[in-house]
Amino acid sequence: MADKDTVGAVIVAAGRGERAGEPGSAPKQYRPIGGRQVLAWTIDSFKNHPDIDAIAVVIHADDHSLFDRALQNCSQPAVLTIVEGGANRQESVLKGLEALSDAGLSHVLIHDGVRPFANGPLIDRVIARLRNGSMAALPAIAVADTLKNAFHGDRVDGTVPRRGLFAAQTPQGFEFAAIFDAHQRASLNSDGEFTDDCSIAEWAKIPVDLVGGDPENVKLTTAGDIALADEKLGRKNLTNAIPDVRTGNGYDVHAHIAGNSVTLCGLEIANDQALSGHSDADVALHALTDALLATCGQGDIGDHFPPTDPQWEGAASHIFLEHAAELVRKAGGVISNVDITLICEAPKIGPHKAAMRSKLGEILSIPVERCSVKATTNERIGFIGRREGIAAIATATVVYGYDTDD
Ligand SMILES: Nc1ccn([C@@H]2O[C@H](COP(=O)(O)OP(=O)(O)OP(=O)(O)O)[C@@H](O)[C@H]2O)c(=O)n1
Ligand SMILES: C[C@](O)(CO)[C@H](O)COP(=O)(O)O
Repeated sequence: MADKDTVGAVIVAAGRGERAGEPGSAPKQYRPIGGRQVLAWTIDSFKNHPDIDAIAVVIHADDHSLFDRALQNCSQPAVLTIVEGGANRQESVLKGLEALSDAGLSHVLIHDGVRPFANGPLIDRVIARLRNGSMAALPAIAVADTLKNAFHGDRVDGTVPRRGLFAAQTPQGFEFAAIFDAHQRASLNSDGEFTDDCSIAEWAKIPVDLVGGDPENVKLTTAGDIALADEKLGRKNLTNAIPDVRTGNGYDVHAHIAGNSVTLCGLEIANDQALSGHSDADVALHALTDALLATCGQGDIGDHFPPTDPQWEGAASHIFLEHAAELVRKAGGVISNVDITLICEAPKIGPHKAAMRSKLGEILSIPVERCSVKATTNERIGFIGRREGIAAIATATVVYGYDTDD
């Protein structure tokens, strides 16, 4: 039995983002905008809303570690139900509704994980409409452009009268029992896929009422949309008139020992020697962790993860870098770029540079073009030249003065 007036949310984020696809990049809901993943912004909009009692996030089976990382960038811990999605949006929504079906909800909002700008007033309008008796509430914007048909390449076939046309947004709000039943029945109906939940409501003869959408509440569909969103968040959150740009540097060195691989920039690389030292001895990530900590006066890696503490023995060094990035974010910083120089006679770094840059982007949640990895030998001079160890120098530039939710 549904409790009177309890509202849940289903956030669907199980798509592959093919239209935004860039080689080697994460699906669009995990790409960084304004210093954290698209999905972290979206989840926060609902998590921070006082009227939302339960949230199910629908993710792709391959995305658990990307999701866990996005969750670390949400402003507060929250109880979320996580469920794996289906082959299309409609199937993913049904899985989200199933996951909330025992939560005793009277209403549910269904939202795209790739609409990170759904703000409190928009969510309020949808909930208010439901509380006023609507079975389904659709935020939408009247179409402003003149619309054309072109069914055969670039030749225009005609003009579509735009009177009465609206562009549908999410979150779309529903009586829980009504939309759950409609979705279950629609999943058995083989007449093609519905691209939004109000279409399913219409199909099930549930009356749908319009509420005002928000022009800012765009769906991120292409790589260009993601770049614009990143720029917009950057501008909006910068509170200081004079940019507070800080640079930090870091240096680390580890000695060689017998072995057959080294870990550098988070990648295990075959080599005729291994490295000894703190954690997995990833000199590159250690130097970069120090560089980031330096930008917010947070000491160095040893202050946060003492080498004497046995729990860090053999640990993967991305943990340290993620922690430093989180401290930067909490201090109101947005990482502008990072740069690492590896100094070693072997292994050859060139073939691994692209993968190393991608790995840094993934760990720090910043675009790959803001991550640089270079390498040099030591011309066979000194301890590095004699292949007694590998060193790394890192620089990080961070812009401070951004709003922080923490
Ligand atoms: N099988 C799917 C497909 C889509 N979605 C979600 O539905 C929302 C809107 O879909 P869309 O923008 O079309 O996302 P993608 O399907 O990822 O994009 P594309 O069609 O370009 O692959 C997104 O938050 C997406 O993650 C989902 O949960 N499960
Ligand atoms: C649900 C939706 O966001 C409403 O505008 C939209 O229909 C989903 O977009 P898709 O690209 O067709 O999946």
